[in-house]
Amino acid sequence: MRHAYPAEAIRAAEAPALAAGEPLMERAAYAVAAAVVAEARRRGLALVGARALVLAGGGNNGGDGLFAAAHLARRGLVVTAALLRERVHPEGLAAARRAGVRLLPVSGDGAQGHTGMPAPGLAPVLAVADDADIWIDAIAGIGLTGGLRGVSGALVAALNERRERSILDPLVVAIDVPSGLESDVGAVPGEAVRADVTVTMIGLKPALLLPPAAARAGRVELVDLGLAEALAARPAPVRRLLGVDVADLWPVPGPADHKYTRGVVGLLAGSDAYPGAAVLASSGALRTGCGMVRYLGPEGAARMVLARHPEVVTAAGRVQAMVLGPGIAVGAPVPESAGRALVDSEVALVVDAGGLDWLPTDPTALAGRRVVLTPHAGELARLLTTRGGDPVERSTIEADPARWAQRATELTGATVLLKGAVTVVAQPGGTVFSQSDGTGWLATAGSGDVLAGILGALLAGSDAPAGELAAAAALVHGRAGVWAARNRRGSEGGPSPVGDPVSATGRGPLDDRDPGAPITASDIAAAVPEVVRGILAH
Ligand SMILES: NC(=O)C1=CN([C@@H]2O[C@H](COP(=O)(O)OP(=O)(O)OC[C@H]3O[C@@H](n4cnc5c(N)ncnc54)[C@H](O)[C@@H]3O)[C@@H](O)[C@H]2O)[C@@H](O)CC1
Ligand SMILES: [K+]
Repeated sequence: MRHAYPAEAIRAAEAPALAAGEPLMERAAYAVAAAVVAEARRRGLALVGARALVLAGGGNNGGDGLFAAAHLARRGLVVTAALLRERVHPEGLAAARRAGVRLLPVSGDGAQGHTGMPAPGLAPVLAVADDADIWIDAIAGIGLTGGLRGVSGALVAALNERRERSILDPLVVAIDVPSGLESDVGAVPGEAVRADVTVTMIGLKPALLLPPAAARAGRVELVDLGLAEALAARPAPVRRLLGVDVADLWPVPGPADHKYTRGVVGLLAGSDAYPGAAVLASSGALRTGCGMVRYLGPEGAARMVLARHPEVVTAAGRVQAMVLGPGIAVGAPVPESAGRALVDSEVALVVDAGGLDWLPTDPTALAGRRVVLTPHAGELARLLTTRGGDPVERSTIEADPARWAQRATELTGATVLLKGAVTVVAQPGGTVFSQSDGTGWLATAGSGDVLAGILGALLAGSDAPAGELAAAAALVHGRAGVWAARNRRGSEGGPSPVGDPVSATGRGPLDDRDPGAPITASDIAAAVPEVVRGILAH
């Protein structure tokens, strides 16, 4: 599991070490320099003579940058440090000076925030940036509050603009967090550095896991500075499950199990207008491995489900989990079986699409139950607007998904899995999970219906907390998409294994060399068993 800690916890963990005189900044700076060297080598950049620009702010983050500048200058790089404050870390500055780093004070003249035009005082530093192979961002770390102001904001805006126009392609390494992000949250308050690599100290920060901020960080390297134990004693409000965590909570059947102990999933999914959702949710649940799927929707859709999956049962009966709403239109009346499941505290629920309107208005009605809502941003906007009173736009949610998912848990009393390129799961009063396991190929009709089925099967088969199972479902769904996109070979028979052991586990992102192939929602469901095998075999 990855854990992310707020700035306050990081400061509390480092305080005793700093008081004891441990050289934390030296360790941090050494780790940054080592990461820069390693990444430069990976890119085939000759180190001696390579030009690096360090952007140094006035706090300790700037101190890390200046000490790192000194290390790199001693390794033969040509290093310039842009000093963005009149006063920067004094020892760091002295070390940089001793090592022959060129010091470039940056005037704040005319740089009052982002005006769309580089401020006049920025011309010298931009000229150095244009020539540099490497930019090291040490403007601010966990000390930043609000968007980047003044000369720093104007400089980052100008640098981003140059990169966007693709005139430049420097290696960008951020120290601790890309400057401009507030380390405790996923929202991006203004201009922020876009890093290729972020070297983060002591522990991960929420901004490095949460969308949209996390996309600015590139690859994240954690350097614990010897404080991992001190930090582990503190609560981590944002987490990410890894494959091993999913293996730990996966319901693997034992010799004493039978189909009822493995879990029965009821499906109220699909309608005459959207019958395919019934098939896809069934596929998701069956491929995840449950004891039985009971399909309880309309007859036409039931025939399609049976044609694809003869193992599905259409008779009513006991279920441990119920999936309500995929493929059901907004405003559809509450079917009787859904009404019963909504008041039966023994039944876990997955509530999606049209089913979201069936929830009780009193958030305490679901207290103590395992209930997961699975909206996308548009559905969440609608739910928040109807429940919360004030209109909430989809774009507002996309600017801070974790915050709005948490708001939805307060309004409904349920766990909320908000689907997106990064999926966030918020639980009433609890940890937020942020899962980034998928690929853009997953954004295809019916993909969410498969996810609802996967989650239904997990809730039926395991007693683990709903939030963890929701995060596990997102991980498996994401990896199944990756696996399918990687192994699709153009046959109509579904994904076929190609014997590559890494591919078979669905691990790792697709990349520029192998961006994968288009997939359908059926492909995602079909890939789930391979992904589960890969996860359990580790
Ligand atoms: N205390 C230590 O010895 C250690 C500190 N570390 C580093 O120190 C950082 C924390 O240091 P600080 O607490 O000094 O804070 P930071 O250096 O993160 O940020 C403070 C600086 O940012 C400026 N700033 C704040 N808000 C701003 C805004 N909205 N616009 C423009 N500038 C703004 C401040 O004026 C100040 O110069 C960590 O992120 C980490 O990089 C690590 O080296 C570990 C050891
Ligand atoms: K930084």
